[in-house]
Amino acid sequence: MRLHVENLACSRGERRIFEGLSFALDSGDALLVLGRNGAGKSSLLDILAGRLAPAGGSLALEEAGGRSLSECLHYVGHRDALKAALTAEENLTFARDFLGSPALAPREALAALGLAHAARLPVAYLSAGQRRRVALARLLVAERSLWLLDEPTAALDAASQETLLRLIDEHRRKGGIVIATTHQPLALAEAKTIRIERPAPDRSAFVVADGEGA
Ligand SMILES: Nc1ncnc2c1ncn2[C@@H]1O[C@H](COP(=O)(O)OP(=O)(O)OP(=O)(O)O)[C@@H](O)[C@H]1O
Repeated sequence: MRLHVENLACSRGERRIFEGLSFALDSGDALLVLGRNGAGKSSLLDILAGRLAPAGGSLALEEAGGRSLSECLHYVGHRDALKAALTAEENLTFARDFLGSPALAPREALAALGLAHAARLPVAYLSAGQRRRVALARLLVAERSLWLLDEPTAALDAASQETLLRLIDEHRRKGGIVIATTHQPLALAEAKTIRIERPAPDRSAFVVADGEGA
């Protein structure tokens, strides 16, 4: 599988947020998207997830067995998008049924995130970090190759961050691709990085720098 992004541009309302953004990712790759508040990191994920139309450029998923980009991705936004009145397990059952391609059972996914004990609690009763872990457990209930993660470590304690890093490593080893926005250092092995930056006053173009490592 290969995700190819070419010369992508993003506008919000009348405002150009970024442009000229290009990268390519193959099976097993991870990309960290860096940039200050408001740079457009979440907007980039929104475009990749099909939630926002690009203002220019192209994105294509190749060698994906005929499946479209939207059929291949998991999106975990910085809002947890859980139903507060449902239990953790019910939220995951809903996600699995909605997404298709079932993988782990909801209880197994919760156990993988250290939340077996919370399966029958309404999500409204959970702490911020626990809700985050339920949202991340969605990654495990449906088999999807491209994980789009917006600030995935927000509200996670050190142990949960370790768990997430291990799950990401396992996903990549199986050929998955991960794109994560982050303000925190995220110790992903051999991750590529891009930084979305506003142009300096003496430059007319938006700058997108890329390189290796977090
Ligand atoms: N629905 C919207 N309508 C108009 N402008 C928006 C909308 N959503 C985001 N923006 C603007 O787009 C810009 C980029 O926002 P985005 O959320 O992508 O930034 P970010 O890099 O993810 O920021 P942060 O690090 O704070 O999460 C911001 O200036 C924001 O105000």
